[in-house]
Amino acid sequence: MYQIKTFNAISPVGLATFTAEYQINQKDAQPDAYLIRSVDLHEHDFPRSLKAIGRCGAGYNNIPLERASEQGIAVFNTPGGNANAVKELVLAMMILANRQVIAAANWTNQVQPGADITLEAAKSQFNGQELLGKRLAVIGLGHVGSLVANAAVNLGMEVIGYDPYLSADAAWQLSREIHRAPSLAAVVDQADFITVHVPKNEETTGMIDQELISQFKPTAVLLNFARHGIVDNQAVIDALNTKRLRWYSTDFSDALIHGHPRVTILPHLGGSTVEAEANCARMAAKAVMTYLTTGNLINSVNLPALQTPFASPERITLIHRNIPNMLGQISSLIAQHQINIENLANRAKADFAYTIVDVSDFANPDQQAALIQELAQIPAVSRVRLIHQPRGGNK
Ligand SMILES: NC(=O)c1ccc[n+]([C@@H]2O[C@H](COP(=O)([O-])OP(=O)(O)OC[C@H]3O[C@@H](n4cnc5c(N)ncnc54)[C@H](O)[C@@H]3O)[C@@H](O)[C@H]2O)c1
Ligand SMILES: O=C(O)CC[C@@H](O)C(=O)O
Repeated sequence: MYQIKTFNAISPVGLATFTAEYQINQKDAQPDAYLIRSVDLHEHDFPRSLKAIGRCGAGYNNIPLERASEQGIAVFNTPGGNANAVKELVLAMMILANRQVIAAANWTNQVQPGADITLEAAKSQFNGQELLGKRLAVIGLGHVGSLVANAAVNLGMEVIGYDPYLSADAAWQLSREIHRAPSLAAVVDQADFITVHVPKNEETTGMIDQELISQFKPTAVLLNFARHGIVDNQAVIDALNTKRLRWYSTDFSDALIHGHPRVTILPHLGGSTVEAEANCARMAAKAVMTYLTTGNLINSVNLPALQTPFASPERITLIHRNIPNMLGQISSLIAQHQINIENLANRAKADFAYTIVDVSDFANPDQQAALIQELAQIPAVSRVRLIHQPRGGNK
């Protein structure tokens, strides 16, 4: 029985994905895996039993990836699982900003009951603009950015995108009508709306700063449904207060922007739909179950993608540093035990690597335990697992 520990409210549809071999609870001190949403794990001590973390969502800046790899924990996310939910909210926020919807509804609520609210003199203060023909800059054209960009093209907007790391798969998803900008300065130039959809990391923290905002049209609307800290909120407030920015819509609050009359703040709602939460929980549960039962890695963010069919009754998997002679050390220890390697697969991702060895001729459980212990003692190996071929065979 595998133990799965949850921290946040996880969609019941996703939890139902776990089969009878998995027990889900919030307290187990010896969990095999965590299933989480946005809980911050940077100050959290991982128990030695923990082998996997499934992040039900796209962003994983709440997880200390380097430390997880060092402790032999595979981390998974759910690429695209909530992208449509974010796209719909971003489109809604562009319309809300352009049509003064929130201000108008608030005004209607506070007039005398029965007053004629349709009088031109009163309602003209809420005159809006249309999206049709306006220019939208999309920074980051991955799962969310590409959906926002394509939907905006379909709404008749002129769309320009910036993504220096655009994957071939992501490029295939983009409408041909989307122009590609060579730089951040070029993408924001003359844009009526600027929306960011990049991961939060060292490079993107503060990427929308005072200098970039000074190049916006003063009538521009800025949207941040990616992460807090990608936009410099002090620069936003300065620009709003000096009429160099018209509106800021975001999913992330702080004391600087809280309560500003030209800022709309939502409580991190981008991925909060029934459908997105179910998609993400289902994807994370599947990735975790696959890893625990077969050792195959799908959608890992700290380890390489690696999937091989079971070639023998037993499989040894190792998470280790990406340094010379690891495979030599692993295979020579296996050979010393007179165990045959049926298949060996290895792949690296940055500083860490993952190795799958399918073996036959294991004499007995004592020999298995001895070999696993010796492999675990190789310096630079952070986790060794022995996995028996799942019932149902060669997966
Ligand atoms: N508000 C929410 O609830 C919510 C929901 C989903 C995602 N997000 C956030 O949005 C981010 C994007 O989500 P996604 O699913 O599209 O991720 P993704 O990984 O599919 O796409 C990110 C894109 O950003 C690009 N990129 C990276 N660095 C860049 C840079 N310096 N300049 C320009 N482009 C850059 C990448 O090449 C990639 O195409 C996530 O990392 C997460 O932080 C928030
Ligand atoms: O878990 C959530 O509700 C938000 C997830 C979202 O921020 C993401 O990065 O996918």
